[in-house]
Amino acid sequence: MVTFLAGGTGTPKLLDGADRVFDSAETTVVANTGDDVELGGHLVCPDVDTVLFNEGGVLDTETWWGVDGDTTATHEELHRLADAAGLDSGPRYLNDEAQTAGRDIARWRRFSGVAEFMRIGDRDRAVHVTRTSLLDEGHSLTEATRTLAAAFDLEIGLLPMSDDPVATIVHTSEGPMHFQEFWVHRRAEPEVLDVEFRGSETAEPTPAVLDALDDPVVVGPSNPVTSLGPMLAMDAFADALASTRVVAVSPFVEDEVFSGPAADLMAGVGRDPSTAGVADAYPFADAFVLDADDGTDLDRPVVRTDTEIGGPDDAERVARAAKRALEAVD
Ligand SMILES: C[C@H](OP(=O)(O)OP(=O)(O)OC[C@H]1O[C@@H](n2cnc3c(=O)[nH]c(N)nc32)[C@H](O)[C@@H]1O)C(=O)O
Ligand SMILES: O=c1nc2n(C[C@H](O)[C@H](O)[C@H](O)CO)c3cc(O)ccc3cc-2c(=O)[nH]1
Ligand SMILES: [Mg+2]
Repeated sequence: MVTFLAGGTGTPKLLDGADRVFDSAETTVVANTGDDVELGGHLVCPDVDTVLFNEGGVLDTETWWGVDGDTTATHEELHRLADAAGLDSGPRYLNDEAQTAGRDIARWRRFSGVAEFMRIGDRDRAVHVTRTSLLDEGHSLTEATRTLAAAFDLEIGLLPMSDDPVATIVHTSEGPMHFQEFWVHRRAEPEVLDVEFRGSETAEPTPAVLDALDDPVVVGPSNPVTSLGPMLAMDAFADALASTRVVAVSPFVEDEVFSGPAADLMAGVGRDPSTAGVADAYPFADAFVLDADDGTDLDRPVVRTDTEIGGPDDAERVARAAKRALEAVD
């Protein structure tokens, strides 16, 4: 049995070849939900869905989000209506207490669907409608995810990190904003001052997640701040990691990222934007997989390989390195 912790890019890439190394039926993936937003009344779970679509064989692997070849008729019509009506586009928060009555979805991640600021494909939207409807019917996010996983014929187990809402808020020189506003709408341009996981003080990992964390854990290459941060902000999650076998694959080669805003976010929370900073952020990790070109000296066992993942063969190589690292700390 093995458990992978996932954001929306690095671990899904690794999973592409991990099935050649670890039995899919014995693999669980715990996905971050700090990126989640409610958009036009529908709950969008980007990291859960990237794993869902990738494992279901429908992911757009150019972007690493959304369904390959999806149409965007509804999204375009939402923008046409907003333009025709002279309504402002861009993120429109629904964070007034009065607008949050009803479904228990936290108010700081609620956005209007007027001229929605994230491009939602039509097939992708069907997943959000199904998920939100199941929540409305009284099911938990874990149950809704299980139902969707069955619909996409997933062989692995897929779990959201929590059934409770946690919202990643980036505090910037231009004020606080939800991670999706920072990343999608502002293209990570505002200077990062701090990152907060709103709701994490009361959120709990689910029993299914805590069970999964009893097994050896692979932290795939992930953004330590915005993908692992929401998980680690839940005390019970961090405690569980501290008492299980954990191997982490660095998303850096020394101080270079492969993609995305991890370096700026690390610096913004006062961490070194490098593999050394990742190791400091992961005191629970028993061993690391680093790139062959990464000379960082760590105080824990290291397995080195080429960690660039461009397809299933690369993913298999990195997964084998993670397995070797797990065996080294057995
Ligand atoms: C915006 C994006 O969020 P998300 O997609 O959720 O990010 P992840 O938590 O998945 O982490 C991105 C992280 O992964 C690193 N990465 C990407 N490709 C590779 C690879 O082929 N090998 C490897 N070792 N790491 C990889 C990348 O450097 C990023 O830091 C986000 O935060 O980027
Ligand atoms: O850069 C973008 N990323 C989009 N993403 C990706 C997302 O913003 C982030 O990359 C993840 O949250 C990081 O894990 C989407 C993800 C979804 O699940 C659904 C819709 C979107 C839409 C966008 C988008 O319009 N632009
Ligand atoms: Mg993410």
